[in-house]
Amino acid sequence: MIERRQFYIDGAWTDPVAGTDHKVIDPSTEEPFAVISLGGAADTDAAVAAAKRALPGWMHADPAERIACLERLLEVYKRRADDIAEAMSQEMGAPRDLARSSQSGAGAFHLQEFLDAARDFPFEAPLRDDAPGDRIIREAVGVAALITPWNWPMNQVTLKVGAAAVAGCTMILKPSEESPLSAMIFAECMDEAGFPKGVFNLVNGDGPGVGTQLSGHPDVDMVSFTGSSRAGRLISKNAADTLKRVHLELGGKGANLIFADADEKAVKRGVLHMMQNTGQSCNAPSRMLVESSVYDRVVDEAARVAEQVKVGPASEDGRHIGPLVNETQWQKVQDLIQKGIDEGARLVAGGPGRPEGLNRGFFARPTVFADVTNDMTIAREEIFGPVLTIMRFEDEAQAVEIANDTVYGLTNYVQTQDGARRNRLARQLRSGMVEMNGQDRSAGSPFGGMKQSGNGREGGHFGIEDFTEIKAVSGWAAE
Ligand SMILES: NC(=O)c1ccc[n+]([C@@H]2O[C@H](COP(=O)([O-])OP(=O)(O)OC[C@H]3O[C@@H](n4cnc5c(N)ncnc54)[C@H](O)[C@@H]3O)[C@@H](O)[C@H]2O)c1
Repeated sequence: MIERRQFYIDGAWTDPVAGTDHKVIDPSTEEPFAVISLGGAADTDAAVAAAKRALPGWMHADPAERIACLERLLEVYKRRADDIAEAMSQEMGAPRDLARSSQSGAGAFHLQEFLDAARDFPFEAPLRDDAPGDRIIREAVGVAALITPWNWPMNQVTLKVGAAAVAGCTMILKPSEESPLSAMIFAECMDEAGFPKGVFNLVNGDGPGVGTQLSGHPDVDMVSFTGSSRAGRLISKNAADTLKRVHLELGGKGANLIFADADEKAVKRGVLHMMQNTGQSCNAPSRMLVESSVYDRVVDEAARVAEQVKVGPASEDGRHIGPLVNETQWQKVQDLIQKGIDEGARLVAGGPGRPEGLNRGFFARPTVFADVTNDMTIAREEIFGPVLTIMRFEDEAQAVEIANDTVYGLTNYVQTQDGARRNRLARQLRSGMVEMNGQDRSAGSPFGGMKQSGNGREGGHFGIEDFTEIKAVSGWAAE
């Protein structure tokens, strides 16, 4: 059993003051494999106080100094990437290959993105060439609480820590209690990279404890949160008394519009994207909307592809999908699959229960429902499991109407060879991101949502900007 009860506060690993033990469970085996401590108010206060003390020095440091720390962090992170991948694989169930490639790779990718953006970030610039006395200063928001989920642990941690550090914020990271071990290795990387003490602090805890203490804390200037819309609402309410800035990255229910002229790989790509990370991605293309003339063919193909998706333990090499993160999530996915059946959707692949041969571990069957209508529960709720819903549309206008008829607005997807139609749809779909024909967004492209998917943007220049305040100055003297 791994024992890691300490927190990282003020540049040192520190025993909890008010901690309670929490077992971390391997979702592939259902066995506990580590014990951490969930902190209490005294631990939160100590971390916030350290961040507050470190703030003046860090926010007013030459940006080059902050960039140099981030460069060292990237070096150390790359060296420790395999340790981080192993930890993620065991704590949240990403199969080793996925953990080593996309999951831990995302961390290095984002840190590099911030380094690239930081080098020409306009920390100070004239308002206009003809107004040299007007200066715009982008300075750190202040002490930032960073609250992250378990589904892409390092992706989320680096998106927040990298941006906050470049902007000049000091911070308290509270990783998910489901995935604390990878975050603690990340804290070791921060330590080795030589950030000044107090700039980065880590306190483990749960939502009702450390999470709530941070969002209501008078000395925290900003909460940057990634997680469920449910917790996002609670955080916003709790933060209201201190009017701190609340930066939210929440859930999604992405539509993937498949037109009759979609490329031949579009359906397979859509199904596999949905199943990746066992469907536990906020930007999963979970509603496949299909043009009527190709509907039957697409349903057959989607079912065939889903049936070929292998499921197995995270500790095995290979391109299979792993378990769901925990029992609660497994039960929620089972309930929603049953609800899909009860509400009249047509099950064409998978279904309730565990895949054959896997009697232990939170494994679910890759599932596809056809003939779904947008009023069904499985079309409205974020399932966060390997469950694809397929719906039919008659024309472009109806496709847009169905896609936008959701409280979420994170990522939508479009598959068509018609460029003019793609551009029209990119304008009409109400989401923070629209990805078309399987083309990845490039480095530096902002990640974030609209509506109940949140209000923040992460990654590159836009991500740094979200951790800054804009200060307008007049009477600036020429230097
Ligand atoms: N938009 C994005 O960028 C993005 C990315 C990844 C995941 N997500 C979303 O995250 C969710 C899955 O993650 P999860 O189950 O860990 O979410 P969650 O909301 O249960 O927990 C996320 C984090 O918030 C903490 N938390 C929970 N309640 C809190 C409260 N009341 N106050 C303060 N902190 C609280 C948790 O301890 C954890 O650290 C999904 O809805 C998914 O769509 C969004």
